[in-house]
Amino acid sequence: MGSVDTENIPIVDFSRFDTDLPGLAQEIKKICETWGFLYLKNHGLEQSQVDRMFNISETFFKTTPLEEKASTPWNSVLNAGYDARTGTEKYFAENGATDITSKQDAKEVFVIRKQASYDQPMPPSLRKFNPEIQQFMADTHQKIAVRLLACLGLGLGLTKDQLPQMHKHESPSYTTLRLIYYPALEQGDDAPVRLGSHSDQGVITILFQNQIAGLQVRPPKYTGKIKPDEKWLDAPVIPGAVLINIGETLTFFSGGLMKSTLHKVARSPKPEDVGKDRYSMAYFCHPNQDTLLEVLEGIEGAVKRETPVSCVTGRQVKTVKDWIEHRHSLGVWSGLRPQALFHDKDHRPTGTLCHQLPNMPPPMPSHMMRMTANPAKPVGRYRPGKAVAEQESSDEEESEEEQQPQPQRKPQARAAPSKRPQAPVQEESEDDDEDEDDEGFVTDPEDAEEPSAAAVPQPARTTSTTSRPSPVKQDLTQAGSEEVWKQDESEEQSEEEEEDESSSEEEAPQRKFQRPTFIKKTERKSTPGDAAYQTPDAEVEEQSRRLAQADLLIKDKLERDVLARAQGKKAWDDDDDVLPESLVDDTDGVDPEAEYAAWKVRELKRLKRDREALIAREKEIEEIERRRNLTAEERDKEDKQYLDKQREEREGGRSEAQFLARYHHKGAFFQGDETAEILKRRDVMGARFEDDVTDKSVLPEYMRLRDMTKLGKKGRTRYTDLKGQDTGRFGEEVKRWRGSGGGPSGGAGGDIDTRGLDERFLPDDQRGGGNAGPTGANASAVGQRRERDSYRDGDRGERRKRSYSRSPSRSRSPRRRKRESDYDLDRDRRREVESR
Ligand SMILES: O=C(O)CCC(=O)C(=O)O
Ligand SMILES: [Fe+2]
Repeated sequence: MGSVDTENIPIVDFSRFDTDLPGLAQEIKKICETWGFLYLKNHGLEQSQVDRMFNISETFFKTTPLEEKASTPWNSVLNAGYDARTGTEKYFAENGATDITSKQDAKEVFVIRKQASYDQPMPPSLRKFNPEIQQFMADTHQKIAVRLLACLGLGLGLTKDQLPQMHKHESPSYTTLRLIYYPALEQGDDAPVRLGSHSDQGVITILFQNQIAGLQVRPPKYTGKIKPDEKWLDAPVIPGAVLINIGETLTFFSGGLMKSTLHKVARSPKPEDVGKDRYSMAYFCHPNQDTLLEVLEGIEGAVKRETPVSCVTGRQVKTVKDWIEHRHSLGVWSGLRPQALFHDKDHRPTGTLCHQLPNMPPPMPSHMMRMTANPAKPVGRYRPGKAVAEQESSDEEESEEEQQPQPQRKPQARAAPSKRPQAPVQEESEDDDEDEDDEGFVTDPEDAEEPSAAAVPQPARTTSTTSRPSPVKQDLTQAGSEEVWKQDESEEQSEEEEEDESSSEEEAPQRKFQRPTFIKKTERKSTPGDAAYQTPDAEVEEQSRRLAQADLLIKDKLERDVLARAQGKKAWDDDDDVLPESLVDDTDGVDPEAEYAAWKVRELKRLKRDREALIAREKEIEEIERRRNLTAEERDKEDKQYLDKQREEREGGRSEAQFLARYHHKGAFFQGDETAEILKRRDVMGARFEDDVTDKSVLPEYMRLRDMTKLGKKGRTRYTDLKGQDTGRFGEEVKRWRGSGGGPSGGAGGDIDTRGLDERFLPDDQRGGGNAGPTGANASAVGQRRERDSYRDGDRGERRKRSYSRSPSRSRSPRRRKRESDYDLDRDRRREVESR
């Protein structure tokens, strides 16, 4: 083929795949080196399939209530779900992007993972279409992506199968289909951009657009930082064709040969499109997620580079998964934007991620490390009138600023210098530039400019677009979470700085900031000038000392727990206030992987909470808005209905509550049905012998015991119960002892010989030899009370009368004397009985 048209995005006939594969592969390679964009016609996918997907997308976005859509919110880790995004201006700001998105910037997306990666939750209104969506993804993959990858591989000098093997549809990956909906702009919203300038992250993107255009692509003639006068190309919607673009991952794989080009979504240039909704679908094809991120062997002209350490995760970017994690980790407002992998003078990513410079400031506090593109702002961010960590601009930059005076800039009031002595970052940057030449690595010092761009006062227009403190607004700052991230800056940095036009939005001068970076604890170093500076040896020592200390603390805690247990204390409950402060968890850095994972989980939870709060707030605002739009009568009517409903519910609820309170009290011993059933079946007592004998009369009398445990025991009683005993007729038994009849009767019984028998053993009616009356201890009759002599109470000097039943002198009492003689009688009788 001849040279590539640099004025229009080339259109490639994909039907040549079967007839002229080598020629097709070469053509596509050249286009991707030049444009990074191309149209594919005759791609093999039925237009009806594409139309059907647009129908599904439209139905979903337009008919699903916001609440339902928001029930499965997008998150940066899973990269799946719904998001409503605004605020995409300033993506890639350090690349010169000054895009101002719409005031409302209403834009909704739903990101769908392929099922092999993640069977994601979906609102029911979309879930029902998921089989079709999955099928569409599979077809797009097989018919377009795989064949295109084969071409790209061949073009690069690889085998036909190499790239397809790295992108298997059945393997987990970050591949997604993103449904995008750009509602027609409201009247008066004349912002030109709907989605800010960016490059995509994956290997290839296959873009489907409905009839409404809007995509703009940066033509190949522009390189370096975006300049204000650049004219980007409107990418027309070509019926039956799909638009392909190269992502950053392929730029890296190809050693910088394949270009991931900046693009954005603006308003459609056609007047007839005004007031119309726009829909697009982007199929972002990523490699199998465990694929190593490295420049592929055998590509001629590729610049081989090592993958860098991510400033976000603190780990080397080894796999494509690490890469996407890095790209998804931080947000545009954090000042910690993840960097694209690789780019060169022509703005093709060729560099590294942000690096861990030995003189980096301490890592950001953990709350600054977000898994989302919606993080909090950095602590050290510039605020007008507040001191910030400042970095001097390079001479070069300053001179450039002089050359290009910025009319909107206010006279510069320097921020107070940071207390912390700044590492010579500028020198670093410059060094890095040099390094890059040598080693092919670049630093991205201009990155440090980014926070300042965000920090400077914004012109009125920008302020108006960002002033509404809408929760949606925050969400929308994440817009590029998957693909809408800025590219890395590289060696052309100084050149770009010279041409930096972003000042049009700035009222204060650019300030250089040192990029805060997350560095693993184990890898942290301080500057030599720092009091905390330690040599590597000292650091190792310190580390092992801390580990030993941690071990000691754990051991100590365990020992004390054991001791406490032994003493019956619940020290192991960890709520024991005896724990000394020394037991505070001091094991940071012992297992960075686990800490990172835990942080991720915490972060996800936080995000979920925030998201829910935002959604709730949104709903509230909507409701307020809705109510505001009602007429007074409508409002009254609605209020009345509401109150009636409330009253009804209250009354219904009360009677039910009363009923329950009265009849459904479970009681202290209540057992649920299940427990009761188990209890019923339980053999509580175990079978006993007598339980088996229903008729005790069949047993020998000896065994007719109530308590069988007493059987054969000394303590057994011969009484089974008192039923058979006449407890009221004591003495009857005596008949049996003495025999009946015969001998002279000694008492009224007549037929019983009671002679010489202790009176107590006689029947009640025969006691006392015919003198019925008390015997034994109660035998002494209570005598007549008599008046006792009064005596004088010496203390009180008054006489008191008392009556006594007994004589003051017991021994002289005639009664007593009588009882003594009774006792003697009894004793005599007893002797008599015993001697028999
Ligand atoms: O909506 C479009 O046409 C383009 C979307 C896009 O570039 C992206 O989502 O990365
Ligand atoms: Fe894109």
